[in-house]
Amino acid sequence: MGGLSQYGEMTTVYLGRKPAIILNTIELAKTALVLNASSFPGRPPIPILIWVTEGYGIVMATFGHSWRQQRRFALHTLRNFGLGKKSMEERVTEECSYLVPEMLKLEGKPFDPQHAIQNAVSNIICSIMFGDRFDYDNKSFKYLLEIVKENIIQSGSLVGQVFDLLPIINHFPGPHQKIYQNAEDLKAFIREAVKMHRENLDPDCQHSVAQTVNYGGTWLFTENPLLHDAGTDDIKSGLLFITERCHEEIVRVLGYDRLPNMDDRDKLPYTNATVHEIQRCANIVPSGVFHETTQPTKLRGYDIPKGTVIFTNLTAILTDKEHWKYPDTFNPENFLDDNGHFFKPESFLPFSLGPRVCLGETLAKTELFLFVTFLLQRIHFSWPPGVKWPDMNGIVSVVRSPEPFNIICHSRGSTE
Ligand code: HEM
Repeated sequence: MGGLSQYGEMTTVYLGRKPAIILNTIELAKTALVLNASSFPGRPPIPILIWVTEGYGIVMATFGHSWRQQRRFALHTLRNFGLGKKSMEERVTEECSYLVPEMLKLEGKPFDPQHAIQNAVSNIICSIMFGDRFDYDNKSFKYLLEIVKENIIQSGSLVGQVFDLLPIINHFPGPHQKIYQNAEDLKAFIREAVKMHRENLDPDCQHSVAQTVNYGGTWLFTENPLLHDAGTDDIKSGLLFITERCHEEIVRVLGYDRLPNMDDRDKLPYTNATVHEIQRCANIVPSGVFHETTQPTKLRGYDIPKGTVIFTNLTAILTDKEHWKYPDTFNPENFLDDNGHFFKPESFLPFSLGPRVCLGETLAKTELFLFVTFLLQRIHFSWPPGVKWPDMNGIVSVVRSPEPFNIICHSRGSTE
């Protein structure tokens, strides 16, 4: 996808017989998604997603009244339950206090940290939705995280593409039935969790969206696997590119015992730059989430008909040679000025732009900064000796996730 930018700032590709337009630069993405916002906020219908979600959800919802209502409700509810505020930070901080000992359970031995990290990240969204977290050894939650991951990978794979061409196969056996069954299992789990909260409602407690469901009678969080999905694989993928280059700065500013908080970002410019560089290189939504034009429009003088599919080429934007000091290597200096102060280049666009900008941006930023800082403060990470470096291209589907890999953790303390 990144290579398409060699054809200019705007490229046309054919999806079957249908043309789709790729936006390869930040300038063009802004022109389309912000300056021309009313023409570009649609989503093309994706048959496999419509089948498994029954049309509910936000991410792939057609632009219109239902999407607007759901998005407004979700933002409002997340904000009231702490998105971007202290209580959200407290939830993340609390989860870090479980994650660090979990990572150190197998101290000195190689292990794959992906389950622990996925569980930790998912727990934040669960604590907002249900008021509860799940232990890392909870078997049914582990199963749930596995099927969420499987569905994200499968629906962007050949299985999803064949289904999109021939939706009639929903009546026949095949690998697509597993995607459907996984989605049903996830919905059943969420319904059951909400039912339990209805039964055990504590009217004094204001800290769970599930309880809002009781008071407000809305169905959004009970029936919305996509919102649930969005909070898990995305951030987990970003986290797994952690290095330990910031430990020294963190300990110099905070010591080993003071818990990091979001206000520390200004005092930890190198760590903050590293967290942003992790996100730039992880590039977990490489082609953005596709848009569709909702009316005939013009872009750079070209006529674009209603119903044209639009890709924001985030890979090209996040590695644009005109905008990045070190486009092709992992280097936190991309986010540091000559005086070592943090700055954010305009082309840092992992969450996209415009009316469909990522709804979880603030939550994601809070989790990324706090998880990374906590772990690097307390744990020394190393690769098992003699083991091949994993393929950093990862597994590419709608989102990009890391290949399975092992690391070794050692506790760091004031005795170092
Ligand atoms: C590092 C983490 C994340 C990244 C890089 C990311 C990135 C993105 C991107 C690129 C889009 C597409 C925007 C567009 O259509 O132009 C998106 C949409 C979305 N994201 Fe995220 N996201 C992350 C985390 C989250 C989290 C934690 C949540 C949930 C709380 C979330 C919820 C959503 C939703 C609901 C949409 C669809 C918005 C709409 O269509 O109106 N995301 N995200």
